[in-house]
Amino acid sequence: MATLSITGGQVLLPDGTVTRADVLIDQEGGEILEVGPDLAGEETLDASGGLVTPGFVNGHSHVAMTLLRGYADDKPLESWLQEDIWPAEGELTAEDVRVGAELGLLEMIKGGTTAFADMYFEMPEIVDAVDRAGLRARLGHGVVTVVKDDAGAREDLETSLEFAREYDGAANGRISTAFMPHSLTTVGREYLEEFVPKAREAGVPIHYHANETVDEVTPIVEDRGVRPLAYAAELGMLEPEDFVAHGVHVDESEIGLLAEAGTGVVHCPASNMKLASGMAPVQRMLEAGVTVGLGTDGAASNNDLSMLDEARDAAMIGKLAAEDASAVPAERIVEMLTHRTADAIGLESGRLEEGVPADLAVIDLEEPHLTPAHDLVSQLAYAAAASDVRHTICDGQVLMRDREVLTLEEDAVLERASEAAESLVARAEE
Ligand SMILES: CSC[C@H]1O[C@@H](n2cnc3c(O)ncnc32)[C@H](O)[C@@H]1O
Ligand SMILES: [Zn+2]
Repeated sequence: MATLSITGGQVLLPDGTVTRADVLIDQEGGEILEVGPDLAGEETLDASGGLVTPGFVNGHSHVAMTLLRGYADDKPLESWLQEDIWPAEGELTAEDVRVGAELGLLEMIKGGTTAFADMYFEMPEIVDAVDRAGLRARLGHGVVTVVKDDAGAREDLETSLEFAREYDGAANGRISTAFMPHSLTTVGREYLEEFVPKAREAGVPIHYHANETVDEVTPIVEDRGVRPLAYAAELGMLEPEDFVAHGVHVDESEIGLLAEAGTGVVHCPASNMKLASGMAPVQRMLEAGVTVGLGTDGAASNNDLSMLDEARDAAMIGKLAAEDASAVPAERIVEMLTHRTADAIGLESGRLEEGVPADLAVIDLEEPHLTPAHDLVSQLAYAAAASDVRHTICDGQVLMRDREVLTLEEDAVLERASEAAESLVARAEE
């Protein structure tokens, strides 16, 4: 058995306490063997002066949208999508998606993210990139039917279902899948009625954008006579394995539905602020027992994929939304950064204990902005940055050692992405 020990650091345990310990990993099995004092593996990673945390989990992204980072800023969701993003995405090639995904994966690894959920197009390219980069992911092909004729809509839906069936368990089990209708307004009711049962038969979860803006909620209430998540429940899209992105404009009845169903909500504070979509009632959802995770959304509405930025944003806006400085405290944020999001998206990750997948990050603490070390949970929630990550490990494999990413060639990824982005934007603006 090949073993790896992470030594000399402080370790963040699942109950939120921090203790001085080493971590021993079975690299072939990809599991944590032990957390305790004086553990020696065949290979060693130095964590002295650092905090060993579970790898961060990004519960909602469109990883290849890195190519559109900074392309269309300062607009609200509807006009951003309709006037800029969808026309540009109409020009995307499979190669663009691969190159954009590689850039996003590189950024995630550098920021300590080891698992994520992603909805996009050309998903086999993303499978391949994830396989080689070494992360864990739940992936799905995003379906939009509103702009298509019946044949085009069905093809899109079949693609999503077929992708979910074919790739579940890929990359040695690191890839799971989901059926991913884009939202409750961009996929027609007749299609959801037909395909949701098919997703259930295939045994895959369902992931979609929900209650992101007022403009998305109003037509559902007007056309269907119920709130969006009641509509989702009618369609059978609110099951314990399902998860929705955003959940900004949810009322008390919908919070109750989410809590009762056990459906996860992935909160995307940076995207919600940038597009001025609104403030999600995170504290209310937590109090009601909803599984709330965290996600970046795509780099075109964020504009980065740093989960540590997301954590700080979630804490700040969570307090503002609740008008209560004690709301969404650091301990809850750190849970959301790690195992709560893993639970929301149905991946086994985000905990640092014996017998679980070895998905970890080591954060350098000896930095001015992380000194003094009164409370390391507070440092993680409010003060740490992606650039403080020293090592990243997923499934027992070292993806980044001493800030050098081992599974992707950083210079080449940056060069290919810059070229692809320039060409994409030129085509989109032709
Ligand atoms: C059909 S693949 C996914 C689709 O979603 C678009 N997208 C990116 N960010 C958001 C957001 O915040 N709300 C709704 N849709 C979003 C992305 O550009 C793709 O077209
Ligand atoms: Zn999204």
